[in-house]
Order: sequence, then C-alpha cells, then structure tokens
Amino acid sequence: MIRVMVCGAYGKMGLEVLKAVYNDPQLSIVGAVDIKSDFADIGQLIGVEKLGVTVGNDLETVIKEAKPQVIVDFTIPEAVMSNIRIAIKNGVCPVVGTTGLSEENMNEIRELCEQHKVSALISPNFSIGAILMMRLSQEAAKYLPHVEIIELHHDQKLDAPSGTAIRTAKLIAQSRGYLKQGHPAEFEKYEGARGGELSGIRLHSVRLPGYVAHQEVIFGGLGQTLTIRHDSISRESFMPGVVLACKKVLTLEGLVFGLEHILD
Ligand SMILES: NC(=O)C1=CN([C@@H]2O[C@H](COP(=O)(O)OP(=O)(O)OC[C@H]3O[C@@H](n4cnc5c(N)ncnc54)[C@H](OP(=O)(O)O)[C@@H]3O)[C@@H](O)[C@H]2O)C=CC1
Ligand SMILES: O=C(O)C1=N[C@H](C(=O)O)C[C@H](O)C1
Repeated sequence: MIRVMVCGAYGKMGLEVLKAVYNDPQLSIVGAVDIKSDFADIGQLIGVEKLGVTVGNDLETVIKEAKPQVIVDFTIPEAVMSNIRIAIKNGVCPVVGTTGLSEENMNEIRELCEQHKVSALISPNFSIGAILMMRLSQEAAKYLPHVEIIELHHDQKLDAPSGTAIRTAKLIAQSRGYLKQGHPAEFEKYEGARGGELSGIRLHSVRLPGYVAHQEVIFGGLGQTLTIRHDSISRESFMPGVVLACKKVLTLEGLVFGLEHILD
C-alpha cells in the first residue's frame, strides 16, 4: 500500500482525489491538509464513515504525523511552490496538478529533487483525453500551422490562460516554431479582443458557471478548418491519471513534467 496525503483536500479536486485514493486497493489515504480552519468531517464529505486520517492546516505537522510517501497537491498557484518545497525536504514525492508554476519554479523543483533524492510528477492536466488533444494538436500543427486556442472553464478558476492551454501552445510551438498570424495591420478596438499570445498563438479564456474544463484547438488552412476539442464534463476525468501518478511517482527519477511520460 502506498501512503498518500492530499493537500487542498477540501477543494473541488481535493475531495475527488480523496475518493479516488480511498477506493484504490493499492493506495492508502493517510492525511488531508487544507488552509481551512473549521474542518468538517472529511470522511462524511466523501461518503465514507470513519475515514480515520490525520487532518490539519499545517503541511509539515501533518506530514510528521501521517508519514505519507506521496503528497497530491491541488491547491492554488500562490501556495503550491511552498507545499512542494516542504514535501521534498521531508522526503515525500509530490504529485502536482495545481497550475501556475513558472519555468523558474520548475528549475528549483528539479534541483530540490536531485538534492533530496526525491521524485516528483507535475502535470497541467491529468485526463487522458486532454493529453491526446495536446499530442494530436502538436501533430496537426506540422501541417496546419495557423492555430488559435479557446479554453473554457468554471468561473471559480483563478489563473488564465489555463495550464493546459499554455502547455498545448508550447507543444505546438515546438513543432511549428514562431508564426505571426492574422493580418499584419490588425488592431484591437477593445483591449484583449485577440486574446493572449504565446509564440504567435492566440489564447482565449472563457469563464462561466456551468463549465468544468474544456478546450478547443482550432487550425485554419486553405478552404478548411480543423477543430480538436476536449471536454472534461466531470472531475472524475482526472482521477485515473492522478491514481496512476501516485503509483508511479515513487519509481521515477527526479522531476517528470506531463502525465504522458508515465502512460506508455
Ligand atoms: N492538473 C489537472 O488535471 C487539474 C488541475 N487543476 C488545478 O488544481 C488547482 C485546484 O483546483 P480546484 O480544486 O478546482 O480549486 P479549489 O479552489 O476548489 O480547491 C483548492 C483548495 O486548496 C485550498 N488551499 C488554498 N491555499 C492552501 C494552502 N496554502 N494549503 C492547503 N490548502 C490550500 C483552498 O482553500 P480555500 O478555498 O479556503 O482557499 C481549497 O480548498 C487549480 O490550480 C487548478 O487549475 C484542476 C483540475 C485538474
Ligand atoms: O482549474 C481547473 O478546473 C483546471 N485546471 C487545469 C488547467 O489550468 O489546465 C486543468 C483543467 O483544465 C482543469
């Protein structure tokens, strides 16, 4: 049994992860951390009587008590880096879904992993469909280099564009390079109308109640368009990826970025 702890445990993803880990015969849920101070019975929230895990709001204290091997983090961009540092320094392998980490952060994590001989897995998206959407988009861009990305999420999401949209754009840029798209003299009558830009790729973020997590990658060519769309219609979509990551992270070397690296 692999001992797993969840950070951001009372959040939308955190609760789903607790359920998935609890239901997996090879994983054991040993701890739950969240910034909230009035802890409701976390077992009750996921429909389990007497879950019997260590719960608290100080990560290091809960680590010492619960003795996890793996920490799954679904918190907020401002908190994730500090959580990763604490996990690694305590010899615990992080599995991270929280978005918003910079290149600088990634370099620091890589060094920390090496220094403390700990492995880590970070993925901006844990759903297999989204991984395929990114892989297919990278391939399509070789033939149809003009592309824009529209990502659509629930209106409680903090970061824009989504980690998935950024990763998709970077993968596309790897296969087609920089490309100036649109009319050379185009201008915005309202600021932001053309979206954000990464390597010439326009990124558009929609935030509305009703959505979970969705993305369209639209390619345009002579007399044709190609749309690759992925929809996470519930947060269950991320769970097989998270569970797999909890099982594989202990066998990895250093930092691995992207679920795709442990799928095959
Ligand atoms: N990689 C992937 O596949 C996916 C990634 N995500 C990412 O995961 C993150 C979480 O998403 P989601 O669950 O929807 O967000 P939620 O806001 O529902 O959950 C985040 C939880 O973390 C808590 N929290 C905030 N700061 C800390 C801290 N310092 N220590 C411990 N807990 C803390 C929050 O408490 P409070 O509410 O009181 O602030 C909240 O309970 C986001 O970055 C999102 O983009 C989401 C889905 C899939
Ligand atoms: O905040 C979310 O919900 C999600 N965040 C991740 C992202 O930023 O890409 C993954 C997924 O889109 C859900």
